[in-house]
Amino acid sequence: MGLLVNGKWQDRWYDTKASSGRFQRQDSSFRDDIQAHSQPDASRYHLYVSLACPWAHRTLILRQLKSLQSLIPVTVVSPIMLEHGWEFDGDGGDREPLYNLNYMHQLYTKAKADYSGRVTVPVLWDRLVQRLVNNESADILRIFNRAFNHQTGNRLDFYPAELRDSIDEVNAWVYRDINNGVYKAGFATSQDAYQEAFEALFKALDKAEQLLTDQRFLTGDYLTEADWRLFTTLIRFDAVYVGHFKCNLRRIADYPALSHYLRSLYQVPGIAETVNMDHIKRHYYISHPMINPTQIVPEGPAQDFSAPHNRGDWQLEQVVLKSDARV
Ligand SMILES: N[C@@H](CCC(=O)N[C@@H](CS)C(=O)NCC(=O)O)C(=O)O
Repeated sequence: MGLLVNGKWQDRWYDTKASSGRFQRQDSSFRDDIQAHSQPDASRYHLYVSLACPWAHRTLILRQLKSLQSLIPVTVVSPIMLEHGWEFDGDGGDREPLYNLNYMHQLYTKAKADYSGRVTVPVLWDRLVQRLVNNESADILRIFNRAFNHQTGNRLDFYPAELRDSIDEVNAWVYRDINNGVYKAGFATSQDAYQEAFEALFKALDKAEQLLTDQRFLTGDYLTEADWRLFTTLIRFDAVYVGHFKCNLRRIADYPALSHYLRSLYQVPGIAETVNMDHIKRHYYISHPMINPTQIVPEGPAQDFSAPHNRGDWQLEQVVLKSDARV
């Protein structure tokens, strides 16, 4: 684990000294947009992900649900991230196909030779002009949701205008207390910081449980990006966050609504292929020797996300709003 300083790689763990043991996530640095394209431009854009990473996972899900598989090729980094940061080719990761790179930090310095900051996934890359378009998953979701509709004909809208206020409202607390909350608990280096994150996390999970007891999706009757953003944390929770990040008040399996909801989303066609428990478990348990010095990967828990759920028998097209013809 490390970062780039003026374009030079340095192997360094997160510094929590200045924040009383609290993990503080850095803002993403590349935040460009892609304008709606009317001309087919197959494989101009390339997506780099880790199958272990919940933020990258969101973008893979939207790529799948927005029919972008052939338009936007994907490269998977190796699950194990140690002194060189994210690497290609090895331990189940792909070879880097565009420039034959060994490490993800080389792609960042290709984009900006004197880049300083963390080297994170996901990355959306423009191979035509060799530009790092965006490395913020929340933005990439919105780009995928909209920018290629003309080419794919897929008008499913996961951020529909009429639900934006409630999606934004849900995203704010789900991000703060759940998606990032598990990291704040897991990377805390003081008891107070851990406890603060732990309490907020389970309060937010209780809130999600209550909402999903009363309604099918987080914002009501329609499935939106808010649900997929929660999904990627829920699917990792019992296998990784309960043990490795000490988020152990309850498991998702102990929450009736959340666990059935999780299975209902997992069973949407195309989603199970985006979930790779082997990469997920090996990444967390091996890549953070400061938390798990033996790097032993636990065998359990036994989980079956394909088991029946009680959330109704719906098809994706029935529960996702469509954008209008103008895109
Ligand atoms: N805000 C970013 C966060 C991405 C992120 O932190 N990814 C993690 C993997 S789960 C990473 O690459 N970490 C490497 C590091 O922090 O050095 C997003 O949502 O895209």
